[in-house]
Amino acid sequence: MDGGPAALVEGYRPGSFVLAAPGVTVAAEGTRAVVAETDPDELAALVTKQLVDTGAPVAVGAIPFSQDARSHVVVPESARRLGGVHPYRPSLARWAPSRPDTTDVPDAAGYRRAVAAAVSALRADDGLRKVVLARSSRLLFDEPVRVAELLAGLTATNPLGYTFAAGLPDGSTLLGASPELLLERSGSRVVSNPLAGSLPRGGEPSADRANAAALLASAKNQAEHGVVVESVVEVLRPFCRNLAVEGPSLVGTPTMWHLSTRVSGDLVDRDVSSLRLAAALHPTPAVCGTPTAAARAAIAELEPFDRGFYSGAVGWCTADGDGQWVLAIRCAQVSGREMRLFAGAGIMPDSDPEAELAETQAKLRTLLQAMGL
Ligand SMILES: C=C(O[C@H]1C=CC=C(C(=O)O)[C@@H]1O)C(=O)O
Repeated sequence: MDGGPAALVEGYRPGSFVLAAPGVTVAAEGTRAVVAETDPDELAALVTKQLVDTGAPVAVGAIPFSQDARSHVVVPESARRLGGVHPYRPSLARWAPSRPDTTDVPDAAGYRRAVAAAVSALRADDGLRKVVLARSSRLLFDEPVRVAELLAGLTATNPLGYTFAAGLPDGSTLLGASPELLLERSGSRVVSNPLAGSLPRGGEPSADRANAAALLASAKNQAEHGVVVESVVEVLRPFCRNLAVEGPSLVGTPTMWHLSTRVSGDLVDRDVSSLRLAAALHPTPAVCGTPTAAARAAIAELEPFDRGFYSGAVGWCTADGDGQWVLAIRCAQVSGREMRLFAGAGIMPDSDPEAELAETQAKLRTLLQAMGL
């Protein structure tokens, strides 16, 4: 292992932070200050103040899904920013644990029921247009999870993804390989890359191509995608002097096909930080639904667990406001021998509970495959 970006991934220690994106890898250790806030504007303002006061180059951390839960954004003691990690050949052996005890919350039948209830609410025409319903899977291993090895495996198998690990306030680690860029700011340039509308990859090349074509042709998935793009454009427009919307096109992860649109523009005011923009966008309908308040209420009613930092955002921000924030999806929360995996799917009025269950199962495979399970 050299001292390059691969070393930042493979040298990960629980409690610290790393985000390895296609073009840049940021890692940070130690804690000078923590900003634990619920209000999005306060959060961004406090983080900028902390960065200016301490002279630290970057703040790193995570925003939870719930608007009532506090952020965990850390001004670290030390940080490094290097180029992209790919092409990446891990020098750590893959962690290949023996099969864990698994408990799904909700179980398959419970998830189908929740989707059916969401479909009824969406068809009732009381304003709800889309809701994202998630499920979680608790794995208990017979040894502590080897976080650095798992991270290396995730990075190797997701060359186009954003691999991350972030220490959380309770001592656990949130780690994953997100395909979705919430917001990146570099100078006055901002980019968001909403994904929504998905089908699992097919095993055989012909089945795989058929799934890709079916996704592009699917009115349900195009509508599900359109709702997200609409919301991202609406939030970014007041901040930008121009906005370009390119898509939808297809992107593939090792387990999923997604519809993808790139939204980019130039800021009117360069004092608006990447964290302020990310917090304004959060939660997009890719993780919550639309309208936001009604979707949050449906999630609270239909999901039998607390999302915590899953479906929030993970990223970093510099004192001058540049930074990168990705959706905390295709991820798990790890503590000792326990891992809680999460996956959600966008539910529309014409959703089929069985297909949404299969979609969440394919999304869970991002982590399961990295462990050889
Ligand atoms: C909520 C998740 O994915 C979102 C991101 C991309 C595609 C999605 C979909 O097609 O449903 C979801 O909106 C997740 O992976 O847990």
